[in-house]
Amino acid sequence: LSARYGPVFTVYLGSRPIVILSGYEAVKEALVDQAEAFSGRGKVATLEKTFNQHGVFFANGEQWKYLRKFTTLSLRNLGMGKKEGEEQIQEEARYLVEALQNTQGSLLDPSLLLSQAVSNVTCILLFGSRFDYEDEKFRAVVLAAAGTLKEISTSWGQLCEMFLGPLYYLSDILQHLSAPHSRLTDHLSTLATFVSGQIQQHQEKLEPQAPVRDFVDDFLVKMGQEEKASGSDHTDFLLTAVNLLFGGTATVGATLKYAFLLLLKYPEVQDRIQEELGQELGWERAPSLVDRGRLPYTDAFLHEVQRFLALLPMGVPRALTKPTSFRGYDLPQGIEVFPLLGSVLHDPEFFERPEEFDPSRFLDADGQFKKNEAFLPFSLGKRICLGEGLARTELFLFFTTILQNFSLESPSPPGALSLQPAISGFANIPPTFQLRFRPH
Ligand code: HEM
Repeated sequence: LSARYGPVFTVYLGSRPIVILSGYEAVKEALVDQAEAFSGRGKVATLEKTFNQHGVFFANGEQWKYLRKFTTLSLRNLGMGKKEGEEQIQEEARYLVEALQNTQGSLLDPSLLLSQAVSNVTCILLFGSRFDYEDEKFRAVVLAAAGTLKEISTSWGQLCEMFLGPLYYLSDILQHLSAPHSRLTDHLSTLATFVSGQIQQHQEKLEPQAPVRDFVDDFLVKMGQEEKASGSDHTDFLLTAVNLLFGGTATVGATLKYAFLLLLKYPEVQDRIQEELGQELGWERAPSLVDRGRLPYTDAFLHEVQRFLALLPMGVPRALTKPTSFRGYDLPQGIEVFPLLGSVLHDPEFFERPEEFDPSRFLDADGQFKKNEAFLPFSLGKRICLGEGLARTELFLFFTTILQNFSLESPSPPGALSLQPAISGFANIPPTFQLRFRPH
């Protein structure tokens, strides 16, 4: 479409007019140069409609500003982006290694374990505790997060997004007949029930004078103090916590899984990463963030995984906060904007032969890591992913710790492995595959 209509064009998404931004230049110009105007959140209608009976799923305006500031500060105070946060991830990586050792080289689909490890990092921040991988309730929550991402990415989910109007509301009537709709409802209520339960348990044990242990404690204490001033209420916080749990589970889990698939597809890449890890770290000392600079190929590989996968190819929709003039268009307040992150991550002006998987595009002539400004899997501007730092730390530490402990083996030859997403819509969902984790 963008080849035909250029980097900015408007179309009807079912019944809604929307603006499409394609390629790095247009996305940057909107989200950075006109950051304030493009800082509203558009609808992820399937999520909103199914989950949130109270208002908006992602907040907007003053309410969003307050929640974003509160969340960022609270998570930072709890160790996100600091040494203690890093140590928590290292500890979780040890649990993951132990669980993989227990598989004794048998074939498995790694999706659940990887997402559980990633989710535990968020659970420690939100609820102050991790959960055992065997815990049935925790398994159900992690499967629900992955299931949500999957259901909103199916053709059915996309269709509902497009016809958020009469047709979509008709789905209320059809809901009992619609398996995908009830699956999505089930997943989201599993997430919300779990978070509500945690909030209730925290409420029962809350000691307002004691040091804050986690995000839920923090908001329960502040809620009493600031609720009236901010206009925020319990519902906002419930949604924020569910949002963080969902955002912090399915995304990093899917990216790690795809990284492993790429290693099976390209065994020579796995050899090179193992060699770099062996030389720079050895096999005993656990990796930490300061090692990233000494592991340029591994770093380049992880960037290329995120670029190649383009986990959220259409971005998460924005909405204009005021009437705006942009590249010759007079756009009304509230109109939705889709920054096509897939088109940025595959922009041929910034990535040569973008459809090829090639970690070396992130290396300079001396083999050192080379940045690329169009590497934007987390988007840009005021609404940039709140979990970017956490996600990148998790990807690096989980990935290197696993590779330090295991070689990955596929039961099928590399040629037989497909890299095509199983579902491609709101998210690119990696295909299912099996592998063995062989201890070194
Ligand atoms: C590979 C992992 C991840 C990717 C690719 C990703 C990507 C994104 C993208 C593209 C957005 C939309 C930004 C925009 O509107 O321009 C977003 C928003 C968001 N992400 Fe992430 N994300 C990841 C991991 C995480 C994690 C680990 C967390 C939290 C623990 C998180 C929390 C959020 C939140 C709260 C928002 C909404 C921000 C706002 O509206 O102010 N994400 N993410």
